[in-house]
Amino acid sequence: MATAEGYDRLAVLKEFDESKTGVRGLVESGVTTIPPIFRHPDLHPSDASPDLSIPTIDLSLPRPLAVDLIRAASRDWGFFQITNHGVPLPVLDRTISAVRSFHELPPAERSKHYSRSTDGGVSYSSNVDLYRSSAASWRDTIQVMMGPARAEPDRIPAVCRAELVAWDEHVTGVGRALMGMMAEGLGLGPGRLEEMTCLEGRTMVCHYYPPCPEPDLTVGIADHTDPAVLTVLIQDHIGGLQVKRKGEPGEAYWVDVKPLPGALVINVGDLLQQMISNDEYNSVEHRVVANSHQEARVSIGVFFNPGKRGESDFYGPLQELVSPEKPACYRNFTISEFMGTFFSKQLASKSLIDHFKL
Ligand SMILES: O=C(O)CCC(=O)C(=O)O
Ligand SMILES: [Fe+2]
Repeated sequence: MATAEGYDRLAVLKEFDESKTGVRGLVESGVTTIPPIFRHPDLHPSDASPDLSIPTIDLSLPRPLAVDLIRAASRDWGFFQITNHGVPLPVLDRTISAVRSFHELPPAERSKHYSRSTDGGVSYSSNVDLYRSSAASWRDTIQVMMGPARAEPDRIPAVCRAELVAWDEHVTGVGRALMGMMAEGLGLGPGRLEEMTCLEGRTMVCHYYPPCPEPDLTVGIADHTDPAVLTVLIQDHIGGLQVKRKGEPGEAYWVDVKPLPGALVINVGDLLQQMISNDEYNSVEHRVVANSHQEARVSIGVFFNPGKRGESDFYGPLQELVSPEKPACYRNFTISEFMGTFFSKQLASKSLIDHFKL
């Protein structure tokens, strides 16, 4: 059935999905233009402000100072990079290389893993919202659940298995340290978020952004906020991640997250803004521009979420942060309601936070 675009979009999406080799497969087949399903009709130029950077925070600073800087960055930017976090550079490099090796397996090997189903905790596909979004993005992803139920290690492709399992250990340590400092920044005890099980739910998204022949016509990942408490991300040296910065009322511009060897990128997710901080911290929109380099870009994000997800486990602004002067900005909700709302929308939708706003 032809649609307004003049072709049967659903059939083309299916054909692409059923190739089971992702965007990387298109590039391997030698495309010199992007297929129409990837065209973002109202894409604005991706010029970022070259003089601006998100804050970089040295975790070896005295703790009260680091906590102050983290609080300010979490309020003001929603994004920052951290250095001296204790994870050695070779560990980051090994993890990135392993993910690159997976995505660069020969098509016949890679396609054996291709599936949108998250049963078993591992899924490899292109565009989590392929069938929900109005335009696809130039990116493939292998996603691994690390908690509360962890994927069976056998299900993780052998080329990156050991590295991803090792990264989960390291990133959990980093997440614990950060959540401690972010809680302190809100005037809470350092264990408050961990007690709420916020370290237990961990989803690892291992992205691959192949070189794009027409990078001005599409994106690597559309603008979105993360449906998480906190995200910890490693990126290689290519760059392309941008954060939205509000200027004068009604104005906004993009700021590049410049790759810093050894640094980790941290951002506040929707759940930290809503269910915990009552708008003290900000979950900020970000995107990745389509890759205009010759080399593919790799990034690995870990979303931390509450592990306790029962139908009677309600989340909403913490009582300690609600007062007559600062009433709750959000209603309470369960994690299944929250995730159900997320998975019913396209990634670029900005209405997840609004859905729970009072
Ligand atoms: O690849 C990146 O740098 C960012 C990915 C991202 O924003 C996400 O997975 O939510
Ligand atoms: Fe994100």
